[in-house]
Amino acid sequence: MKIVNLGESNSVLNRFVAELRDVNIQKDSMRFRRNVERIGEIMAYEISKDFTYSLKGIQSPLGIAPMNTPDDRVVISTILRAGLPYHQGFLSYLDNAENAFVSAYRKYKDRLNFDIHIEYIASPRLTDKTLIITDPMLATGSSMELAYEALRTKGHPAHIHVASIIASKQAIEYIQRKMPDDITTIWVAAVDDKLDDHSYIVPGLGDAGDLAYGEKE
Ligand SMILES: O=P(O)(O)OC[C@H]1O[C@H](OP(=O)(O)OP(=O)(O)O)[C@H](O)[C@@H]1O
Ligand SMILES: O=c1cc[nH]c(=O)[nH]1
Ligand SMILES: [Mg+2]
Repeated sequence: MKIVNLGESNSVLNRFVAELRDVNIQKDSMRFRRNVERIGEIMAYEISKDFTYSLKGIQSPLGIAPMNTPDDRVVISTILRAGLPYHQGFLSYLDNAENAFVSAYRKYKDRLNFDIHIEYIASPRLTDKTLIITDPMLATGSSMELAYEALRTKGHPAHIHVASIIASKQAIEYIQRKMPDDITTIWVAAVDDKLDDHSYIVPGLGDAGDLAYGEKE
């Protein structure tokens, strides 16, 4: 499985990720959402380099311009809630993509243990399409795996891009075991070493959904 860590090379992307993590900046929820969105825009651009292109003749007012443009039929899929601004960033660049939404939340059995519940899915047919599953955080990897299982009921994509901002090492290993090796690529902006007792990424950034949209009851 191909894994691309865009944070390994220096770019302004790293400043956006640093601002998401920074306790003195992340509480500005509008800036937090916009930084997630901007990272989505950058990742959409990077992932688009892996699409299939063909030469077309584009009629301009003065002649025909030969242009290589992408042929992939893209579906951008997002896991609620924290995925929403990320999704919007992808959609800014992949503006004619179809869209899918899956809900996933942690239902706690006690203070430390939880199951992930998927209760909502809205998706077009996925067969032979390029599926991008976006979620800013990959902690245990379970939400991504279960979202993928739910999306699989909508057909078999030709290629799957798992796009995340911060992933734990554990989650990357988990996704490598659980998702089809030959057609999946994982894209991240940072990989962190650890999870805490509550399965939050350390150092991570905290709770992405709460930082973007406020705390839940
Ligand atoms: O890899 P995992 O261990 O499954 O954790 C990652 C999930 O946690 C976050 O969502 P959360 O459940 O906090 O929901 P929210 O976006 O509504 O806050 C995040 O957006 C992922 O979906
Ligand atoms: O570190 C984590 C883990 C789950 N959800 C988050 O938003 N952050
Ligand atoms: Mg959350």
